[in-house]
Amino acid sequence: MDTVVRVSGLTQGYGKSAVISGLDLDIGHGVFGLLGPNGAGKTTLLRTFATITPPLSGTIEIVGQEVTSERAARLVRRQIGYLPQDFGYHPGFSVYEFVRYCAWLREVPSARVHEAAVRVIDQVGLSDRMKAKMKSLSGGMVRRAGIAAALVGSPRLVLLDEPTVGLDPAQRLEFRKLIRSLNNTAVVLSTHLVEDVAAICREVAVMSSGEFLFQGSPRDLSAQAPSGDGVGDTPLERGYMAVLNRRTVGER
Ligand SMILES: Nc1ncnc2c1ncn2[C@@H]1O[C@H](COP(=O)(O)OP(=O)(O)OP(=O)(O)O)[C@@H](O)[C@H]1O
Repeated sequence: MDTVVRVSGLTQGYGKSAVISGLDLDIGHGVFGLLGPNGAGKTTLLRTFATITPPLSGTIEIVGQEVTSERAARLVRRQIGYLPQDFGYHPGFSVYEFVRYCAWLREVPSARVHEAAVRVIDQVGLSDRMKAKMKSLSGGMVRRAGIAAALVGSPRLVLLDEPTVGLDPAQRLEFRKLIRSLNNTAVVLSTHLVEDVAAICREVAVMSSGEFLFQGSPRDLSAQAPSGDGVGDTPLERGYMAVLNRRTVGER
């Protein structure tokens, strides 16, 4: 496997309280899904991968570079596209200016910026709104502009925190197609939507209270619900709920 993210003994949290303790994980090309209830630690982990919050302890390597300092973090950030759950933008920017600005932040070479911005705006279906102000867009369109900003310049690692929230069904299908089309890229996707995982993830982890309760293929997760019974409407939902419930029962 071509490892894009490697964490060893990662402990992360806020102040002195740890949310994630001693996590070891390798992520390669393809889509890695993070499923888990509210407060499981998905955003905390994505922010750590994005090199925004240095680990409390342990090591993190992105595209072969260990992130040991702010200088090292700045270098690897060129290879990272990050779409936070709530992302900020200047409301007066057009879609094009917003995506271009994000490309500039990521130090995409200036000769490539225009072409790269136009391409990703087209890929998220916003070509006809390229000159529209961000403040004039619907919620789903803002989210699509955010996805474009995360993908501009073809980063090796793409981190998407609940990217399909607010997208209509047709746009969700388009999103999946776009993510599937990325080559030589590791995508880490945090979501509550089990269908997105079933459709696009090569591997999935179920997180709860900062711990990985399961890691494997979507098919293996479906197999966690014995003989198709249990809570949930699809095999994957039943597998996911079985993993979470096992934990809850174990805690009693
Ligand atoms: N800035 C912060 N300061 C202190 N605690 C925080 C902070 N951000 C998150 N936490 C705590 O860390 C834990 C993990 O939160 P996190 O946002 O990573 O979960 P999540 O899985 O992304 O949840 P959601 O699905 O609701 O987005 C929670 O207990 C949360 O209360």
